[in-house]
Amino acid sequence: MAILGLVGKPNVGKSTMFNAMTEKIVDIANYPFTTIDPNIGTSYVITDCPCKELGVKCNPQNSKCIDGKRYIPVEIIDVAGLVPGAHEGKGMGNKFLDDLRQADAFILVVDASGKTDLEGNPTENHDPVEDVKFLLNEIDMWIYGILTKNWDRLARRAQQEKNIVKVLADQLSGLNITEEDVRVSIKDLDESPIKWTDEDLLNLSKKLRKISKPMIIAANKADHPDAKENIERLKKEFKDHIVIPTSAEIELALRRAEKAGLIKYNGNDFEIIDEGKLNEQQKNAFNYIKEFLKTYGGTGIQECINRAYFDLLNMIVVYPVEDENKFCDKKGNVLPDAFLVKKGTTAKELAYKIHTEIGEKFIYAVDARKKMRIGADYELKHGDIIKIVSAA
Ligand SMILES: Nc1nc2c(ncn2[C@@H]2O[C@H](COP(=O)(O)OP(=O)(O)OP(=O)(O)O)[C@@H](O)[C@H]2O)c(=O)[nH]1
Repeated sequence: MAILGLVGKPNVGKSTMFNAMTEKIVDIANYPFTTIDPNIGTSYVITDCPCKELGVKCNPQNSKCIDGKRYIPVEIIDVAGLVPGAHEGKGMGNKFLDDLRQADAFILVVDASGKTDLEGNPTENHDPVEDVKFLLNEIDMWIYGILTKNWDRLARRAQQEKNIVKVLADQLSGLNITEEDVRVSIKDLDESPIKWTDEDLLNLSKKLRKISKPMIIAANKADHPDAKENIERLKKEFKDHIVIPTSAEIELALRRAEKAGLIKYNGNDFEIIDEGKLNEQQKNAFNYIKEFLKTYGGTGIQECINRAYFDLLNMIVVYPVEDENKFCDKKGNVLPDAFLVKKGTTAKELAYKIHTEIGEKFIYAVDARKKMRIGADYELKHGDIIKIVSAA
């Protein structure tokens, strides 16, 4: 399962965002490095559950359905704070890079209020565009460092073995970089790696980062009055990235208020359950939050998760069933499982994901909505309900 990493310099609100996403309590304090160990937690990708459209009552097993929305669990990792020079081991550099290895996609959290400097200390008018540039550079330098270790020998070997892609992918395998990533990234370079210049290698590191470490930029603290201008600047500067204004603090407040039974929160807006139970301070806070939600259409937190899986990682949701008429498993659970899979996954590959033996003995599949037989190579579509017929 693809893991989502939260990265950024100290004090931008990663822990708050992590808590908002997972509702797990970790230290939240206004000083750098309250996050010492990476925190791994569970959050949810949310999508429309087919139960509504089909008019059935579902019994989810691997996920949850709330008011016709399917909540599919995903793993989130809160990566330790990052400071400039991390690739050289500064701050908690090596730990940061180790944690980074584990994630498949990233939410790069910046402080859009401009109130923290590059090291995470309080300041005024800091430009978050610099933070994004520095983080991307840290990752580029990290990849470059590993790529160019014993470079001369490596380049000669790649040339002799006439298998540049494999040799480079082996060198980079610890970074979750695949042969396909390497193949795409080197296609404009000279055939002999011994001719590659230092600049070529640096550009190659950048390309590899773009392909293998996709990122969304979360312009956090969007609720701050100084954030608006910085958000616009981030959007303008990083046109090829998804930039989402977020307020981790408001999301956390809303989720906690819902837990406490004060409000009903639907992800974009909320309703106060009993106005009479609120004190003046709470009423003011809710008014302030209402205004924010009106301006931005939401806190951006769920949008970050959903877009990371659907847009960055190109995933879709499919529902395997065993009875194509009742949309249920053997035990009668309707729409029991929701699987996040890569776009382009075939019916047979899905069978393998359910169980190796089911994949090996795959015969055909059925599109349960259309009651139509489909072959092994059928490419699954978002929302498909699929029965696998196998000799297993
Ligand atoms: N206004 C506003 N403040 C926020 C928001 N998110 C976090 N903060 C505040 O920013 C400060 C730092 O938040 P943390 O979540 O501890 O930051 P961090 O990035 O995890 O920091 P380290 O653990 O040091 O790496 C805290 O005072 C939070 O209350 C937000 O969306 N809006």
